[in-house]
Amino acid sequence: MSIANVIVDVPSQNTNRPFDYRVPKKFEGIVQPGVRVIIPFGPRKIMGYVVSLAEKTDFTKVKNIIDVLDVTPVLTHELLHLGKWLSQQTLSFYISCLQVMLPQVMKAKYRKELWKLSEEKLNSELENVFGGRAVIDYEEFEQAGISYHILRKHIDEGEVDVHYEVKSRETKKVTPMVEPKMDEIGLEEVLVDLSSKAKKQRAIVEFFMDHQEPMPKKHLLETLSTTSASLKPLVKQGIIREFKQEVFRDPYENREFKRTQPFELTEEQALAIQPILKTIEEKQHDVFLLHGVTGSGKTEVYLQSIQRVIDDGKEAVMLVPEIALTPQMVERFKGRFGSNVAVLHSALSAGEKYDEWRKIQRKEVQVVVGARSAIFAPFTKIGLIIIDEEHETSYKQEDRTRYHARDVAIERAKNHQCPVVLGSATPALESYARAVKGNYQLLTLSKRMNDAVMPEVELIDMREELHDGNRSMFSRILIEKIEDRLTKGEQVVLFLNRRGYSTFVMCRDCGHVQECPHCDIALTYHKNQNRLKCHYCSHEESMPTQCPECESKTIRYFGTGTQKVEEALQQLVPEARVLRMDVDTTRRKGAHERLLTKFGNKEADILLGTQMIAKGLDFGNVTLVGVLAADAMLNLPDFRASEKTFQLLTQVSGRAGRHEKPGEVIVQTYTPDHYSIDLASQYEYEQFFAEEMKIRKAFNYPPYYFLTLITVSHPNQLKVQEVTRKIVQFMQQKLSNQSYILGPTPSALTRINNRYRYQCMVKYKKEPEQRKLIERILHYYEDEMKQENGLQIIVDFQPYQLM
Ligand SMILES: Nc1ncnc2c1ncn2[C@@H]1O[C@H](COP(=O)(O)OP(=O)(O)OP(=O)(O)O)[C@@H](O)[C@H]1O
Ligand SMILES: [Zn+2]
Ligand SMILES: [Zn+2]
Repeated sequence: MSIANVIVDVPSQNTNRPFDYRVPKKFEGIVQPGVRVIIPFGPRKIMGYVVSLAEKTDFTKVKNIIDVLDVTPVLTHELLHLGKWLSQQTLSFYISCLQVMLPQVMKAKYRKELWKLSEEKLNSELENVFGGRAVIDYEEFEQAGISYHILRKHIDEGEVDVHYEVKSRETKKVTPMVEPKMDEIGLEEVLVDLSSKAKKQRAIVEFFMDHQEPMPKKHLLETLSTTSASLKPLVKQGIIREFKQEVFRDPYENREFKRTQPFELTEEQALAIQPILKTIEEKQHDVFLLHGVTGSGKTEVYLQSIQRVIDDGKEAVMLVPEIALTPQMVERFKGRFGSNVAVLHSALSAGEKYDEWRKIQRKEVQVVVGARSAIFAPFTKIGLIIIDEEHETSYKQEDRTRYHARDVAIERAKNHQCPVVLGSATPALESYARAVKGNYQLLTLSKRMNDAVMPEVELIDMREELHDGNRSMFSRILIEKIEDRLTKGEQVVLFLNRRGYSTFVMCRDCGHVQECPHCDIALTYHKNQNRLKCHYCSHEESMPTQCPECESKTIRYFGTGTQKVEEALQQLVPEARVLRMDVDTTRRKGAHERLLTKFGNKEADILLGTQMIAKGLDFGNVTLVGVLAADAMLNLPDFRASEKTFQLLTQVSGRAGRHEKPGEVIVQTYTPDHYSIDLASQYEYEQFFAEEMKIRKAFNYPPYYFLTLITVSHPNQLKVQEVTRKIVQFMQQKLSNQSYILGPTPSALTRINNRYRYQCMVKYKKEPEQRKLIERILHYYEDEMKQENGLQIIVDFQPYQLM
C-alpha cells in the first residue's frame, strides 16, 4: 500500500499537519512529493499538496486520492523543506507557506489540457486521442482510459505536456480597443462642432486630444466613468475607431532586445567581483554586502557574476524591488542573457506570470529577474542569489506569511551552498551592522562610472522662502534652475513623496477633517470623480459642498499631490513639457514603460513623480533633480523614518549627472539641519550610519534589538484591550529579564473597517522560546479566532510597518 502525506488547503491550527491518503493504483508513480492533488476532506473535495510518501499509516480509515493535478511536481524537495522552515519562522500555517511560493494562478480556476509538443509518433492509443490535434482537453485523455504511465513516459521525453489554461478574465486572448481616427487638430474641430450638451462625447474627444494612442476600451470608459452608449455616436461618425487587439501572454515576446557585451571592469569593480566569483567556484555559502554609490556600476557586477553561474550550468535569482523593475532594468538583463531570462513582477497578468514561472520550472531559463516572490523560483541548481536595493522595505511581505526575502535568500543559499550578494548605495542599517561585525563580507564601489562626480546637493530652507513672501511650493532657485535647463535642452526630474491630487479635505473655518466612518483615517479626495475615498476599506462618498460640522462652504482639499504640483508647475514654467508619473498615470499596463520611453526620447523636459522615479533610472541628459518636500517622510511614526529619508534622498540625487554632463540637486526642506537630510546632501553614508546607530542604541531599536509586533483586533474595543493586556502579562512572566515588552497601546490606525486595533511590542536580543510562547497564545485563543469577524491576532517578526 502506498500512502501520501498531504497538507490540505484549509489554513487552520487543526489542519496544520499532513493528512494521510491512499494512492490508488492508477496514480502510483505519479503521486510524488510536490504535486497537487484533489482529496476528500469532510464533505468537500479540496486541493492539497503531497509533502511525502509513506509505506503505511497509523490510521485505520484512510480515503483515496481523487485526482492528481500535476504530472511534474510544482514544488521541489527543497521548496517543501523551505515551506516548513518558513512556517516556523513566521508562525504561519504550512499550507499558506506552500501557497506563497507558487503563482496565484495555481489556486485559480483552470482548464487542464494536454499539449503535444513534438512531431514524434506517440503511443498509438494516445496518438488516437489527439487525432491530429495539438491540444486536447485533459478529460478526453482520462475518458480514453489510458494508463498514466504511458503519459508519464511521453512527458519525461518532452513530447507531451500537461498545461493549465487559466479561465480568469485577465487572460482573455483579445481585448476591445479604441483609438481616435484623426489627429489633434482634427479632434479640435470635432470639439467645436459638438453641441455643448453632448458632455460625455466632449469628454471623450478631449481625452483623445491628450492621448493619441490606442487604448483598451474598458480603460477609457473607466477613466471617464462613462458607458459604451456615449462612445457609440463617435464611432458611428467615424471619429473613433473600435477594434480588437490580441493580448500576448509573453510580455516581451515581440520585443527586440539589443544584445550587450560585458564591459571591461574598472579596477574597483574587478576587486569587488573577485571574492564573489571565487565563492561561486568553490560552491561555498557566503553573504556579500556590495555597498556602491549610485551609478558606480553595481549592475555590471551582477551581470558578470550571473554570467559565471550560467557558464557553470547553474541558475541565478536576481531580486529587484517592484518599483525598480522598470523596463530599463529588464532590458539590461534581457540584453545580456536574451531568452535565458524569466521576468516576474506584478504588472504581468496572472497568465503571464504563470507562463514565466513555467519557463523556470521547465528549465528553459537559467536566470530569473523578479520582485520579492521570485525568491521562490523553482530552480534546483542555484549558484547565486542577488538582491538589488537590499534596503528596500518592499522585500518584506506585509500580509499573511510575513517573510523577508533577504532571510529566505540566505536560507536558500545555504541549501544550495552558494553566495548571496546584497547590493545598495544605502544599505539597511541591519545589513551594514552585520558587515561591520564581519557576518557579511563588505565590498565597496566608491566611485561613479566615467569619473562622473556625485551631483552637488543644495539644501533650500523653505521657511526662509515663506519668510520672503514666497508661498509657492517651488523655491525661487529651483524655478530658476529649471528655466536654465529648459534653455539648454537638458532634462529635469522632480520628486514628490505623495500621491493623488491631495490627501485630505478640511474645513477652513472650523478645521473639521472628513474621516471614514469605519476607520480612523482621513478620506482621500479623488479629483476625477469628485469623490472621497477611504484607502483602508471600500467606503466612498461624494465631496461635501459644505462642512458637516459648521455648515461653512469653505471646505477645501489640502496637501500637495503630484497633480497639484503639475498644475503649479505649468503656471510657473508654461513652456515646459511635463510628464507626470504616479500610481494614477501608470495604472494602465505598459504605461510606465511608455512614459519612460517618452522621457528617454526627450519628448518631455520634466519628469515629475513619486517614489517610482527614485530608483534605477539611468538617463544621461538629466542634469537637475529637485526634491520638493524632503521632510514628508521624516514625520512618520516609525523609528526608521530618518533611515528612509536618507535612503530616498540619496537614491533621488543619484538620478542626476550619471553620464558626461554633471548634475545638480536641489532639496527643499523645512528642517535643513536634520542629520539625515544634511548627511544625505553630503553623501556621508558612514557618518549617517554612525549617527543613526547611536540613536538606535539609545532607544533599544534594531539592529541592537529584535522586534516582534503583536497586533490584536476585534469589533469590540474593550475586548481588544483585555486580550492585549493578557498577552502582555503572559509574555512578561515568561520572557527573560533582558527583554522588554511595550504596550498594550492602541495602534496608530486604531480602527480599520470597524475593528479596533491594539498592539504590543517585544524587544529582545535573544529569546529562543519566544515562538513557542506565542504559539501557546494563539492556541489559547484558537476558538475565538475561528469565529467570523471574531478575534484576530497578527504576529509580525521584524516588522517594517508599525501601524
Ligand atoms: N566597466 C564599465 N565600463 C563602462 N561603463 C560601465 C561599466 N560598468 C557599468 N557601466 C555603465 O555605467 C552606468 C552606471 O552603472 P549602473 O547603472 O550599473 O550603476 P549602479 O551602481 O547599478 O547604479 P544605481 O544604483 O544608481 O542604479 C551604466 O550606464 C552602465 O552601463
Ligand atoms: Zn467646518
Ligand atoms: Zn474606511
